Parts: sequence; C-alpha cells; structure tokens
Amino acid sequence: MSSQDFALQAVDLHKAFGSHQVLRGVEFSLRPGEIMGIIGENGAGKTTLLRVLSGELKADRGSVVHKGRLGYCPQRIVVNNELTVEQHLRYFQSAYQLATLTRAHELVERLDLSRYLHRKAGVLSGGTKQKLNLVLALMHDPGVVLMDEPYQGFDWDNYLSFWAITRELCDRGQSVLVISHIAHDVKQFDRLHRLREGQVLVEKPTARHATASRKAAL
Ligand SMILES: Nc1ncnc2c1ncn2[C@@H]1O[C@H](COP(=O)(O)OP(=O)(O)OP(=O)(O)O)[C@@H](O)[C@H]1O
Repeated sequence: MSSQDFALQAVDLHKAFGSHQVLRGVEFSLRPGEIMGIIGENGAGKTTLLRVLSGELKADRGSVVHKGRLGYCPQRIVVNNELTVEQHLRYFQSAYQLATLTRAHELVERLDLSRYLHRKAGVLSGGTKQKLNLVLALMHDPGVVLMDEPYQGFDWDNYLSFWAITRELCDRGQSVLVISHIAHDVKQFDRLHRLREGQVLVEKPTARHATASRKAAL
C-alpha cells in the first residue's frame, strides 16, 4: 500500500496511565472503503486505542493521520438526558454545520428510532440510547468511522441493520474501524486485527477478506 492509499494511519502510538503502559507502539493503516475489526481481551486497551485515534485522548508518543471527516461512536454513550432525540439531531446539525437532517432522519428510520424522536434521552432504554449514539456518529457522512462496540443492547434485527448500514458506507468508499467482542462479527470484516500486549497484530484472514481476495484473483 502506498503512503497515499490510506484513510487513517496510526504510527508508533504509545499511551500509559501512570506506570501502566497500555499502548506500546501501535501501527496500522485503514484503507479507503474497508471494514476493519479490532478484537482483544478485556483490558487489552481497545477503548484506549479508539479514544487516542479519535483525538479524545492524547497519545504520549506517535501520530494519527486521517483523511476527511471523522465519525466517532464511543463506548460510553454521551447524550444529554434532558434533550429529546430530535433536539440532539438539531444540536449536532449545528455542530457539524449540516444544511439538512436528511441523512440523520434516514438513519433514524433504518434503526427504528422514529417513534422516539420527541422523547428525552433520559427515558430511553440502553439499546435505544445506543442507537442515538450511533446516529450522532454517522449523520454527517464521515469519511472515517471509529466505533466501539456500536451495537450494545441492539436486538437481532437492529444488529443486522447496523451491519447493512456499515456495508453501505464501505461500498461508498467510507472506511470503518469497529471494536468488537462478538465472534459473529468476524465474517463482516475485511481485515481483522488483535490488540495484544499493547500492539496491533494481524489476525487470520476473514471470510469477507477471503472472498475479496478470490474476486481480485479472477
Ligand atoms: N482513564 C484511565 N485511567 C487509568 N487507567 C485506565 C484509564 N482508562 C483505561 N485504563 C486502563 O487501561 C487498560 C485498558 O483499558 P481499556 O478500556 O482500553 O481496555 P479494553 O480493551 O477496551 O477493555 P474491555 O474489553 O473490557 O472494554 C485497563 O487496565 C484500564 O483499567
């Protein structure tokens, strides 16, 4: 891959909390239009890595470069319990400087969130709040999307909707990085990496990756 051919690149990332060295030289590139999964044991540093990639947390060393706008769906849901779903959309419309809420409402529809538009976030169930968290990360059509277990609390139909939406993003050339705990996800990824001992290592090729390689070989 040439140095130009990436949507996001992490170079030599280090992060410690006190004497606990969590990231020890993380390096990888996310290609345009690919879905990459990152797995790892509890406490391996996956959330820390995503927080560093998103800019929420400052690395002690190393750099992150990305092209285009970033979308970030954090593990900890950040919504204001006093605002309705629609008010969140309007607030983020202003923050993202969007002319319309067309894409946001399309995502709301796809994730079966429409009936909650005028409810305050504070009274929503965990899974419904997570849908709002996801819509807020995607409504500005970011070029690179970082998601930390983005379907927590989703029922099966919404889990499938999540993956359908994600695949559409990639078909349009957007790039997605997903922190995952679900073995079932593995077949959705173009590439899979494991975070271990503070470094990102290549995991065996996934079913989707194998299919793409076969197509490329034909
Ligand atoms: N703000 C913080 N201050 C101190 N230690 C932290 C902080 N954030 C994370 N850690 C520690 O860093 C390590 C990695 O945490 P992190 O949440 O990144 O792991 P994870 O791989 O996402 O875990 P899980 O799979 O359980 O979500 C853990 O030992 C955690 O206790």
